[in-house]
Amino acid sequence: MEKVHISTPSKDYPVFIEKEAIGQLESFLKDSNREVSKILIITDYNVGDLYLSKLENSLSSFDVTHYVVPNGEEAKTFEIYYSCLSYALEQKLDRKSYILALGGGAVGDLAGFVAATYMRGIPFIQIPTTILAHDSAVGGKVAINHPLGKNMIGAFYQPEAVFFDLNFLKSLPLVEKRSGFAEVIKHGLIQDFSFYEWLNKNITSLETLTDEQISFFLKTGINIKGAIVKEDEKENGIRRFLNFGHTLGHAIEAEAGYGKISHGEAVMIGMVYALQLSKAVTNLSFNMDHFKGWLSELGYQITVPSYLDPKKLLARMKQDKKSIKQKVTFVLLEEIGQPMIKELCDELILEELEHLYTYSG
Ligand SMILES: O=C(O)C(=O)C[C@@H](O)[C@H](O)[C@H](O)COP(=O)(O)O
Repeated sequence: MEKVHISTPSKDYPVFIEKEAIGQLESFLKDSNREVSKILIITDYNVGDLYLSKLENSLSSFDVTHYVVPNGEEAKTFEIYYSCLSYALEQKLDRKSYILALGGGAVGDLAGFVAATYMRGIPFIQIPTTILAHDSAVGGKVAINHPLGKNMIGAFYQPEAVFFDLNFLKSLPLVEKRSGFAEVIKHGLIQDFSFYEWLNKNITSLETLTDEQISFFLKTGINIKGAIVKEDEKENGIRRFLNFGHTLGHAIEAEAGYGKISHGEAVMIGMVYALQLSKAVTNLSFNMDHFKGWLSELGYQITVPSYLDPKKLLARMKQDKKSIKQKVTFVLLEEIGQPMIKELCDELILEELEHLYTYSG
């Protein structure tokens, strides 16, 4: 059983990464140090149809119930969050109950926030089913969306464990692979040039990923993220580096309408933009044409959709959680693997944004 140990100031926990990882869940919950009164599985329609009965059958010795929410970002609304809380109360979950988040990043964010706020916090376990969730399931960021911004209502709340069953990835549609792989590339760009070079050299299609490639880049990405979260759990410093590409990425998601453009594909556009800004501001030496050619080969859109107004995107970026007093702050790169934080003026932001609406590749 492959295991990554996550250590944070508020909690240490294991990340199990293996085929059939959920087969270990029952013994984990039966651990003598744990008392589990009831289990609530929160999942979405797509994942629930595929895996809910398998998970419930593996937990037959426990008192288990489930609650199914809409797919993707549609689940991250206050109404759905509140309905989860109401269901938990109706099912009489107590402080020894566990919430299991079975799904992608959106389910993990929602279920984690329900766990963080139900009775001021009950234990929860992440059971990610997407490549994207290798990032969102680790580190304790849980949240729901607000019409004025992504993840604007949330908490830092660490899980008891993460069970990443690689078999769940077999049913992953290409758009989800593309969304999740953007965060893998991010981990390489901000922290590990040799990892980025390995990705660039070995991953030329997201439709022919091998189990070995997936296992390697998930573990590497989780280790990169784990090292940052260990040092800066509440994002007072270096954890902001994990937001590379998200300043514009979240603005695109919110302005287009949550779920219209996948999180990872929006972040990928945001990373191209942040690399462009880095070359303008820090003299980053990086072959953008080669990078854009690789992204196009992988099927990424690398321009801002023409129907999105740059001034409205700027207004959204001013709302970003890293922005203070409406001044937009970006994660830029001085070199690949050497991130920095910089506040930029509106004029430069808009000037560089204009270049991102067309690509003559
Ligand atoms: O864990 C972090 O810190 C990150 O920034 C990881 C991001 O990839 C992730 O999408 C996160 O949910 C975005 O963070 P937010 O604080 O901008 O909501």
